Amino acid sequence: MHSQRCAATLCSLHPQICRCASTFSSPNKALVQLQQKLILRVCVANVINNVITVSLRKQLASTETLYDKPTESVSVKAAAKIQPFLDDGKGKKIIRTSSDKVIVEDNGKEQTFKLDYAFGPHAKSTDIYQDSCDGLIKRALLGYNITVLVAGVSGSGKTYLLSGTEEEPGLAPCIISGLYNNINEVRGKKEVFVTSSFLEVVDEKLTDMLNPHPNQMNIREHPELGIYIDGLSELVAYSEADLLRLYIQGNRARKMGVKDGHAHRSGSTGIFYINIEEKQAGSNKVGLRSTITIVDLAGIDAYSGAKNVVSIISALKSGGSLDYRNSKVTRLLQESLGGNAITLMLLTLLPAEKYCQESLQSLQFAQTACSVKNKIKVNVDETQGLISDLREGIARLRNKIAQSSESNKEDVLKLEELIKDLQVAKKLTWQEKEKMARIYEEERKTNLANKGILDWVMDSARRDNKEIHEKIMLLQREKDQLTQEYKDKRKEVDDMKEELQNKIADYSKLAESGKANEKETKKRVTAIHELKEKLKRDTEVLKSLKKKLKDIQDKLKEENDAAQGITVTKGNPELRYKIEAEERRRIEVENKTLIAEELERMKMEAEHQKAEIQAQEAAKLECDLVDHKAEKSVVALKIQTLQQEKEHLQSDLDRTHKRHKDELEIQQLQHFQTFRQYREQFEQQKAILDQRYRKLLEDAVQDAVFLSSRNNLLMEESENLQKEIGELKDRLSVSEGKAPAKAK
Ligand SMILES: Nc1ncnc2c1ncn2[C@@H]1O[C@H](COP(=O)(O)OP(=O)(O)OP(=O)(O)O)[C@@H](O)[C@H]1O
Repeated sequence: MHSQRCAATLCSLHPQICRCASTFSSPNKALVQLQQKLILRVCVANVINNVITVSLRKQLASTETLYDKPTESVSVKAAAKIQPFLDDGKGKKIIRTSSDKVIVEDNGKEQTFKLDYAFGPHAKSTDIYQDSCDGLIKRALLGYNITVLVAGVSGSGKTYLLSGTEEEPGLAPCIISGLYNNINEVRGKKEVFVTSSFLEVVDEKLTDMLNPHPNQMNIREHPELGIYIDGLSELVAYSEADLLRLYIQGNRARKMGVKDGHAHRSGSTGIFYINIEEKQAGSNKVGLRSTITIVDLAGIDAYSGAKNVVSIISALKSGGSLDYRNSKVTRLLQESLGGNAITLMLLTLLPAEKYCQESLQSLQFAQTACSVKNKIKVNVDETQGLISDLREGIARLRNKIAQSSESNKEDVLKLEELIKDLQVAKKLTWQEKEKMARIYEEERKTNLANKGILDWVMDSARRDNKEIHEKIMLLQREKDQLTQEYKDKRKEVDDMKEELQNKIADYSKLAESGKANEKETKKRVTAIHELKEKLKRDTEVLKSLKKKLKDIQDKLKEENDAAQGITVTKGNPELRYKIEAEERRRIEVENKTLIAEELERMKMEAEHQKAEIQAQEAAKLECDLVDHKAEKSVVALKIQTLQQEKEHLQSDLDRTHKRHKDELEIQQLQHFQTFRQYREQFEQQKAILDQRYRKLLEDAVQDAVFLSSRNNLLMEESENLQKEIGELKDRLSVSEGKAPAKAK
């Protein structure tokens, strides 16, 4: 049916071929084969090489009359992984799981979401893989496309869930390992060929994470093969270790932000493709092909592309209009959402209360996704069969031409076309893909080295100071980014200065010509002022960028010093010597680069400052001139008004001054009189007091004299009394019969 549809489409373009094909009355194998060849020829003749390859695959896949399996409708599966709760004291844990349910406690009310799987905070990647992915990976080897789409808000741990850590690898390494376990089971019976690509989408731009080339990549679509990316490198993985290495390296490149020097951001979607082709061992005919697509979706809160994914899912549920072309991400996920893929959506959830609303929205999104139906089918790969047919056809034609005595132009042309077809078809062979992959491998080294991240991505840098090395790389990226921003801004400022000078020069000319009217003058002066203000602001931005750049250079230097410190203290003497020598060489190269950079920077700085001074002086003078001319009349009028005001104020001031002076004199007179009165009163009081004092003194002297004589009298009296007491005691002793001497 597919082949008939394709043939019909092509017939409208190529009636000759159509006529030819229609001579066969019933669809038998011969017809199918002929149609294959005719269709292939049309493709080769009509589309550019790259597209031909894919178109050809489509045509090949479309001839499924003999091998086709019916399409099957399957629902998208949804799972949730609750992240570990980090108790920051700001809120409690509100999400828990119960078998395949996620329960959210929202303001004391519980809301339950039933999904296909629910994993708690302690679930290991291996368990998640076993429960939700292993079955899917098995089906990938049966020719079904599989998508594992990790979604959630920014920072909810999507990348962590997929990548994990060195000690505990994430879900993607588990998928890779699971895939190879399954491949190993069929080894001997089947031959399997695995290739891989890694794509990043940021701000609607695509970047090849395995081979960050600068060439444009385009998303294309074929009615049979679906969506493919023209220009994306496909590298061959010969083993589990190879595939894992490609995943890790792509992730490293993504972390480093190969696109534009920005380190990994929330708006980034990473897509890791694993393409599998397999055939019966020894068979050169039909095989199966499938793709496992692992998506680390941008935060569904942060990025319009991811928001568009939400809209597509809602539209798929409600039957609304589907516009996958709204964004690159939705376009790339077209097969996974509503197309030919078995899809598992894995939601990452932060269990803390503060993310309650985001969690509820994400869970509603996942439940909506569960109702999306995909139409899956076994994907057949017939490249080898077609190549044999083409070879047979070529051999037959060659024989015919060789045996024929006259030259048959038509046969020669046919032969040429078949040879071209064969060349195109061969590009789809494993050998040809391996050849291309070797070219990509070489290219990628150059491209990664050009980005300055070859050692880091390939992990060929020394491992002893890996952490510092990673920091240095990130700082270097940031520095490059800032340098670019600084250069761009400086160019903007320079252009602005030039524009300002031109504007001033134009205005001066106009003013000198005397043709400028008031309206025109005002308009131009306003424009000049606005530009001047903008220039001022941008110059400030430029300064702050310069400061940031300086800070980052300092940090970089610190980290470089730290890295050197670590290097020289570790290892045995011989190794240390080697490391030191290597380090010295590296430092020499770096120093050379630094000096060159610094020289260039200083040169640019000097030129910039020179231009700035010149521009400032010229601009200042000319602006002043414009200002003066434009404001002259206003200022003259203002001066006149001010003069009048000054005169009024002066006379007011004189009057006020005179009044104050008079008032002051009166007040002084009044104060003087008051003072005289006080003084007279004081004199009187003083005389009274003197008199009273003298009288008191006289009384005191008299009292003293009297008391003194009185004292003398009392003393005499006391002596007499003592004598009398003595005599009385003597007499008392005598009368008691005691000797007066004894009594004494
Ligand atoms: N289960 C976990 N255990 C420990 N740390 C984790 C876990 N999940 C995430 N993290 C850490 O949380 C941070 C954010 O994780 P990650 O970058 O994976 O989030 P993301 O959802 O991919 O973010 P973005 O939307 O910005 O890409 C990282 O520092 C990561 O190491």
